Amino acid sequence: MSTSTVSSNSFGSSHQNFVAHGVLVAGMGVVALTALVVLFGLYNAFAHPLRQYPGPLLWKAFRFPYVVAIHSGDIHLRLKDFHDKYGPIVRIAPNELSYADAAAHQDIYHNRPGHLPFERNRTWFKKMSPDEPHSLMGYDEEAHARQRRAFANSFSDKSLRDQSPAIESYVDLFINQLKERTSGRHWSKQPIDLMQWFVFLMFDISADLSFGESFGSLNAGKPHPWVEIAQDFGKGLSLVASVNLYSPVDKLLRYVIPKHILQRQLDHRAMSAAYAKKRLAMGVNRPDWVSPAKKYDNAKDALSESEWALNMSILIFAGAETTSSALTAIVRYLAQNRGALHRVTEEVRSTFESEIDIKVASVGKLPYLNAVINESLRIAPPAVIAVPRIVPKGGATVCGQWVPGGIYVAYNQFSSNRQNHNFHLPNTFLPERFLDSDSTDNLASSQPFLTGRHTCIGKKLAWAELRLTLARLLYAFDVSLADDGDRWDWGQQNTYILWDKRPLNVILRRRAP
Ligand code: HEM
Repeated sequence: MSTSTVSSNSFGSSHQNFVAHGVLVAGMGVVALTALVVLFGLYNAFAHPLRQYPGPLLWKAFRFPYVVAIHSGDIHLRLKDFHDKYGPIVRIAPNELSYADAAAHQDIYHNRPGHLPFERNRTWFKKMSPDEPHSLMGYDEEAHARQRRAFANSFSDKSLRDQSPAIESYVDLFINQLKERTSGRHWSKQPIDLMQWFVFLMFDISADLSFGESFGSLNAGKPHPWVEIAQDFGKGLSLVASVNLYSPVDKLLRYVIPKHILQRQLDHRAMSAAYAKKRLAMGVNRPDWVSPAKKYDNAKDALSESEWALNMSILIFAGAETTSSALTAIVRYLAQNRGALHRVTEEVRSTFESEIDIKVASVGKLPYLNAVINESLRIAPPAVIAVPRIVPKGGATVCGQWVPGGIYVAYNQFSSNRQNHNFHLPNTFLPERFLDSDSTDNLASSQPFLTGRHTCIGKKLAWAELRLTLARLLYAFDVSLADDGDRWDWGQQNTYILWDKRPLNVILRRRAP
């Protein structure tokens, strides 16, 4: 045997030993890691301070089932099923509780004397970079209070009255565009996707009131690029939020987010900043969301330039996404419930002598229309998944039970509104429940705009927009589904923080003169 054969054999066997040793070490590593993960899960499920709260075992043990459901788009259905099974309080992650009990509103979202506030959880609206300012939607309570004081001026009763002519002119354009598509030689019973048209309308109004100019989607009959990108916001937010849930690994996981998605967000910010700069440079006084807040800002030096830019975009998105979602749900439920559609149409047509009489100021007191809107906001709340809050240091009681500090808590509207303990026939569209003074339903549990410190700043405006748009639409057109079989529960859609809205294809017939 030559020396070289001996040495190559001995090298071969020492190499094999080395590899075997490596495999053994790696194997032991995997076993140790698995044991750690199992122990972590067992601790979470059976020894954690939240162990007495009911919930599905895997969700109590680990965060990943929640993240998977967020990405699958069915988190709202999972939470609803859990509340059906476990009751009004469910543990949906090692450190998170979901509530379907109206008492949670007061405990979580309101200022309670002698209690620290429950701040917004930082995973949802975390800053993209350290120099990014806080916003109206952010978690910083001091910045929020300062900015809210400024913008409250833009959403007062007086401001709404001043803004009404602009809102009415956009609704006019919306109706005229629909009329053009349903009359004369164009009329061919072509279905119209009202979901898209509601998006055009609401984003055009919001852009005007924020950036000082319409996006022009109603005129063009297609979404402006700002709107197109914004329609993916929900998915982007879910992605970023679920990455942020794994702090401090989030810093690495961020690299997993596809570059083109991040780039689209950056492009969108740049586009918004340019619009905002242009609006502020106008220096005009116009009835919108900027001038009244600017007056306050000038007196108190309340907002920086970057806070302005961020908040303008937030207002557009928060105002347009939610209202277009609500309008789509309302018309879908009406089209699927001919009795309710007939009753509300009659109410509108018998109240107004002509279309031009339908104004923000005149459309407020139609009882059945109001009940229809309330019921749609209950069965299809635009803010389907709540932004969780953090229990302050030292802990607090929520719905009569102790919750340690640092735990995430949220009142999840979709789940709560679909519970038998809050509403009879919870999955049925019944506007009458909001008119029945003897109703046994817990009507106050439906709070689509939330309550407390962060209650929706645009609630009155939203109601005005919904009433006006619906009244104008129902006055002018007979509405029916393009395909009578296209009937389903709103909850069947995916949700990525917000609803991933499906088309609403309808046939619009000009009402008989
Ligand atoms: C049907 C329509 C709407 C619904 C259902 C709705 C719902 C909500 C909800 C649930 C919140 C609380 C979010 C949270 O703190 O977790 C909220 C906050 C907010 N909404 Fe709305 N909203 C609607 C329309 C509007 C409109 C028209 C605007 C303004 C243009 C607007 C602007 C805002 C802003 C700025 C906040 C943050 C308020 C704060 O934290 O102080 N929303 N909205």
